[in-house]
Amino acid sequence: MSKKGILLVNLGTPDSPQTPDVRKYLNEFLMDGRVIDINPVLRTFLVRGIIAPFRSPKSAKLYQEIWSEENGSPLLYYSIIQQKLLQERLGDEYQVELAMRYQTPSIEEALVRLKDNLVENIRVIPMFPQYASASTGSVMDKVMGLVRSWQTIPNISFVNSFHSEPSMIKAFAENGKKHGVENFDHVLFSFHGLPQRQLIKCDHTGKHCLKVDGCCNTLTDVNKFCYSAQSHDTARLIAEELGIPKEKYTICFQSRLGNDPWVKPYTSEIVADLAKQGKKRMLVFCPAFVADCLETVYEVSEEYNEEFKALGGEHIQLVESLNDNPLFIDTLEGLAKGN
Ligand SMILES: C=CC1=C(C)c2cc3[nH]c(cc4nc(cc5[nH]c(cc1n2)c(C)c5CCC(=O)O)C(CCC(=O)O)=C4C)c(C)c3C=C
Ligand SMILES: [Fe+2]
Ligand SMILES: [Fe+2]
Repeated sequence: MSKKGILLVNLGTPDSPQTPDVRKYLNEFLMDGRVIDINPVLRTFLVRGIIAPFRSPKSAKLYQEIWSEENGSPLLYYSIIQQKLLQERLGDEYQVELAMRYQTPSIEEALVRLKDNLVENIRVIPMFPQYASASTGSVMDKVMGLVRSWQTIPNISFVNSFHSEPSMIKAFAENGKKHGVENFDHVLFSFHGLPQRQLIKCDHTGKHCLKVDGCCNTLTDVNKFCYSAQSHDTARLIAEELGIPKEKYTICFQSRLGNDPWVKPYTSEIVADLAKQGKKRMLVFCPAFVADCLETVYEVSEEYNEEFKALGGEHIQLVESLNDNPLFIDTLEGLAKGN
């Protein structure tokens, strides 16, 4: 009997932490019209002429900080573990493939492996809990672009988002509990940032996101596809699971690039404000990521920690990502089976 195909797709990482590979990665990533969603001529000028050449050597140094000699990039390392654990969980009835949206392992090769094995259907799981056009949308776009040239297009389905999956919420909460939430003055839920215009473009009513006060603080039918609203919902659910009162946590957005306004509040500003308020110890969840990566291991654990300490804080503790947490493999199993 033919197998069912599962394709896990995460964002991608450079092939090595050396400047030429980081430049190649940034060029592919940032030339994606869903990531830098501006006029293509301007995007080419900005990315190829300014961002990639100037950022690559700096980013390469950061990647060298998090790169393990044995395991390479944490993002790829944990993604491979997740693939193996899911394959074990699902058994022989399924073929689980892993790909990265940018660089390697490629989506194209993973799809060909599924095609060569004559899988019955393909379920694509973009590994981003909250939907954004720049992440989930881009994976969907790429997969559809590749299969459109096939003579036989299989039954193919996509997971759009899983921001409120109970087992994933429990997995984040379990990881947080290991640090003892009561040992911290404040908790941050720091999500990857997004240019504000991308939120506005995803607002099908054209009247809600960033137009109504507190537009995205609560998830409703009107904003159910909004990245910010889904992020708020994930944070609320983790906080409820851990019994963290509203006044003890803040939702914020990190990793801003460029000068355009991004979704607010910015994590860097919140970290500075809390330090000035006299908070000493902070626990930080990063629930936009299902595997540790540059944005968690370096940006939060190193960069924000240093900034916090320079302003009088004592310590920022990162809650490790879902990585190999069995509860998260439960989540993936449910998504794979379409529960
Ligand atoms: C316009 C720029 C960017 C948008 C929009 C964006 C959205 C976005 N990204 C992720 C997940 C990850 N991003 C990572 C790194 C990263 N992101 C950007 C820019 C945008 N991201 C850059 C330039 C980088 C590279 C790092 C750097 O040079 O500072 C990563 C980490 C990859 C790794 O190898 O560890 C992840 C994961 C999401 C989910 C998202 C939309 C919501
Ligand atoms: Fe990013
Ligand atoms: Fe919104």
